Amino acid sequence: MTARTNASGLGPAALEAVNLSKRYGSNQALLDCTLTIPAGRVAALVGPNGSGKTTFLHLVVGLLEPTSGEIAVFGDTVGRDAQALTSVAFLAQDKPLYRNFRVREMLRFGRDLNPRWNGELARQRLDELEIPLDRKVGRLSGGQQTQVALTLALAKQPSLLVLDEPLADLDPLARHDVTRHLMAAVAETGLTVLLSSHVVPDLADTCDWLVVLNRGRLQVSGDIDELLASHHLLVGPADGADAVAAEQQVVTRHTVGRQASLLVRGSAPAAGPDWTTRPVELEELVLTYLRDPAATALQPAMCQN
Ligand SMILES: Nc1ncnc2c1ncn2[C@@H]1O[C@H](COP(=O)(O)OP(=O)(O)OP(=O)(O)O)[C@@H](O)[C@H]1O
Repeated sequence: MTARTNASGLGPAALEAVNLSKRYGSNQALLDCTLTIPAGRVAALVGPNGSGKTTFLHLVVGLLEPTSGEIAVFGDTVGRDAQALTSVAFLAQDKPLYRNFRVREMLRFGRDLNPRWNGELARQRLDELEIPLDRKVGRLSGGQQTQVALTLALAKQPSLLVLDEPLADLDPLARHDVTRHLMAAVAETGLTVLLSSHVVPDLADTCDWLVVLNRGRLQVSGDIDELLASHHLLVGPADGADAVAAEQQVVTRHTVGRQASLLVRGSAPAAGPDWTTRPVELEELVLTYLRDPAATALQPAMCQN
């Protein structure tokens, strides 16, 4: 695969998928996904249950082979170039911890399996988190277990960290702690993160890139600030909606009673005195796209729908 450079032009993108598809028997889990995630980003992968998120992540980390298409990590094609996965760490949905092992034993295990292992970093991180090394993993809280699993992943010193729903099953405080520590690690190391999550409100402060999958198709892939700046919600009388829609690039349109809401693309469009225009929040943007699987924020060349 010819690697696209990232925005700075200094190196290959962290992740590049081209026409990536995966079928399980007759079940098309992922179809023709083409996207690029620049290096140094914290990318959120969101989508409803069964939309193909885990399938996509497993393709990224080489646990699955694509039915067609390719995926490259820092320019190396997964499944073809041996070095493609040497700089990738993966935290699976069911955190890969042994409940009967003590935390110290998990660290030893990590050290023995990983040539780039940084034991000092792991111990320091667990010390800051006040997680005792002699405690059995099964005796830790859910949030602490996530922190241990995240510490093991970070100690591998990856360039790309892939996390499948790291925030699932955590209470709001634990979610906040996990994302805060993840952000600190990103700031310190500049690594690229790709994480799937259903907890969209938490992602606004954490992530700067958004990927939306819906029914196995890519709907959105882009810089979150740019996506928010280029979408607006127009609210006004339903009987004037056709005329407004004819002038705008409408993503989705909903009518409740006499009121119409149009999600449009473009910078602060003027729709007339009866209409209000307002920016959208990340969660609203995501939910609007998810409600309408045919809508897409992709450029025509990237859109395979
Ligand atoms: N091993 C498998 N065999 C057959 N079908 C599968 C397999 N794994 C996943 N699927 C199907 O592929 C589709 C995508 O599943 P996937 O787990 O990737 O979705 P997801 O977005 O991660 O879902 P969730 O949010 O519920 O974790 C679903 O229809 C699922 O039933």
